[in-house]
Amino acid sequence: MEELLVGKHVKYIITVEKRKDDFESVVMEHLRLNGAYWGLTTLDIMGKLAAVEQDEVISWVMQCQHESGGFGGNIGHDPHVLYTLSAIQVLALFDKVHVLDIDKVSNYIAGLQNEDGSFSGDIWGEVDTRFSYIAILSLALLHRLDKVDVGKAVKYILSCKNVDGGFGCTPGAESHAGQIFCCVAALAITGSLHHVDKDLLGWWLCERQVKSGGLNGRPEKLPDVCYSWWVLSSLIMIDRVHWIDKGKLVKFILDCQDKENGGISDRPDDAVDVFHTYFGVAGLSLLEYPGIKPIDPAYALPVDVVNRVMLGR
Ligand SMILES: COc1ccc(S(=O)(=O)N2Cc3cc(C#N)ccc3N(Cc3cncn3C)C[C@H]2Cc2ccccc2)cc1
Ligand SMILES: [Zn+2]
Repeated sequence: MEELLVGKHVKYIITVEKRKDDFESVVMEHLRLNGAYWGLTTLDIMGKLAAVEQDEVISWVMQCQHESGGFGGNIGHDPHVLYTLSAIQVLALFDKVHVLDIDKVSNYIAGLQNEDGSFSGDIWGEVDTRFSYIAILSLALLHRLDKVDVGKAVKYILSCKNVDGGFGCTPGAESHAGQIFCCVAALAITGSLHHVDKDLLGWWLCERQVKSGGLNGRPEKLPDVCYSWWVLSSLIMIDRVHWIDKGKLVKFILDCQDKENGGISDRPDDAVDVFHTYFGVAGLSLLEYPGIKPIDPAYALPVDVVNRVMLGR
């Protein structure tokens, strides 16, 4: 039986963080703050967050803040909710959310809500249910949900529900596992899951499991480790996770490890990256893999971090 090569993945993540000029680092340049969240959360649920110099990370994160209050993907980059959430999540991991000017950041995010309750990702106005989730999660972590119209935000998300029980990026758009996760998690955080048809959606989600045990994002697509998060966390939030074969999914994720250099790829024998390493280990956490700390399916942060930030424990 395969096992999770924790030591190899720690080394892989630390080297990715340090590397600057190779292909992956260049591709990742514009989303380095996302990469920090993916890498550091993976280390934390493997119990290895102490492996990084926290003050170095925090000062770099704060340098990514734009004068608008939002965060860019790297120093000097334009702000976007995608990176603003990652900044809040990284600070939460180190229990340093208080270094933020909470009202400045939350005003930036609240300013992106549109008349119809939807959210834009940045000042250029692109609307996507991903941004609804990111805005709601960010404001929940900052205890500033009162700065937006949650009722209208929920109403907009429900306007994106399809007849198959799934959700798309805008009203009428096709159901896709990534969007389903964002909508279900946003509804979970706002206590609105009663609007979801759990059997109909649960059926669409459990149909994502292919014979190799992996999960895909849409019918007829290839399985991909990152769907181990999008589909699995959605199934958990709607209490239908018993509708898939958890053992076969664990095996699929473990088969995607690079046993030599560490890291996890989207499917067996592909190139690894920090994105799929995070979603693979986070998926194993949702599958209660031994020795991995539990992660919250909606907040996408370790449960102990969510308890500390949300309940002040
Ligand atoms: C290597 O080519 C790419 C392609 C796209 C992107 S991206 O647009 O910035 N992005 C983040 C991402 C990061 C990495 C890593 N390291 C790798 C892939 C990947 N994808 C692409 C992907 C993953 N599974 C299948 N596909 C096709 C998702 C995408 C969208 C996304 C952004 C933030 C949060 C969730 C999802 C980056 C690299
Ligand atoms: Zn993927």
